[in-house]
Amino acid sequence: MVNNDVAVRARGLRVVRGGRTIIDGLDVAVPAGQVVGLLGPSGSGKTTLLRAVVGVQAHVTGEVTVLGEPAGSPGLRRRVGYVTQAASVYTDLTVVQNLGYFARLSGLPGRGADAAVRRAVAAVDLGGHEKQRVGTLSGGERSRVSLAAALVADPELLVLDEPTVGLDPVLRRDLWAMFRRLAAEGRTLLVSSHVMDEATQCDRLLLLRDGELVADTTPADLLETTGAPDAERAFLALIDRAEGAGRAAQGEGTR
Ligand SMILES: Nc1ncnc2c1ncn2[C@@H]1O[C@H](COP(=O)(O)OP(=O)(O)OP(=O)(O)O)[C@@H](O)[C@H]1O
Repeated sequence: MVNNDVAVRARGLRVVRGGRTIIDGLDVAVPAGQVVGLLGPSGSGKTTLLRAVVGVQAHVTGEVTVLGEPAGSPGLRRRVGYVTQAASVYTDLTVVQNLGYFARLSGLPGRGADAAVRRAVAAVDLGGHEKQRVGTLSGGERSRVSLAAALVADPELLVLDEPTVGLDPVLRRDLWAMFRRLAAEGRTLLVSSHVMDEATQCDRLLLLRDGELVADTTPADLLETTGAPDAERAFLALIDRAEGAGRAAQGEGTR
């Protein structure tokens, strides 16, 4: 049965990369129509989890259901947009050439593609740069072209891997405002970040550490349960707790 309230559900997810188990038996649900932050230190498995959700990760076992279908199903191609950490657009093409290419790749016909490109350009606020070659854009503008490329097919789920890295505070604020707008229109956004102050912009937070879910919470509950003054210190408090619990369990095991 499809649960319309859940955009992504993983059960018993296990991922092995380069012979190492990166995620070992993860259970998690991403509610639909919300901005869900996937937070965690570098190397905690955020990209690996996002890749499993999008269906591009090898050596995945367990169950990952996306919009009611198994992750990576051909039927999800247009319904899921994915923006990787590295800008994945063609530097020798202009903004509209790039977006037109991605629109047609997603199966949109000529006129529909043109309208989709115009909408995507407006959504990321790149009006005036339509005919500029992507190689000549600033870093922030280039990442917005990547985001627009994921938006042209008007996906229901957007999976964004650290979209604000390297952006100045004004651009970061504008991007988060855009994420909120996209969610208000009914889309689900799963956004990874290791900038903890961005946690406050999310409806829900998934905190990952060493491939394990340390917390599945809201920004308000995170602060309340930890008593910390901000998201960064709350996250550190949770990590300390998890490590303390891990050590206690190890101690019991060796006794
Ligand atoms: N091909 C691989 N072979 C071995 N280990 C890998 C491979 N790819 C990733 N890893 C390891 O998997 C772990 C999780 O990596 P992942 O990229 O998912 O983390 P992340 O939380 O997204 O990190 P960051 O915030 O730095 O991007 C890391 O320890 C990484 O070294």
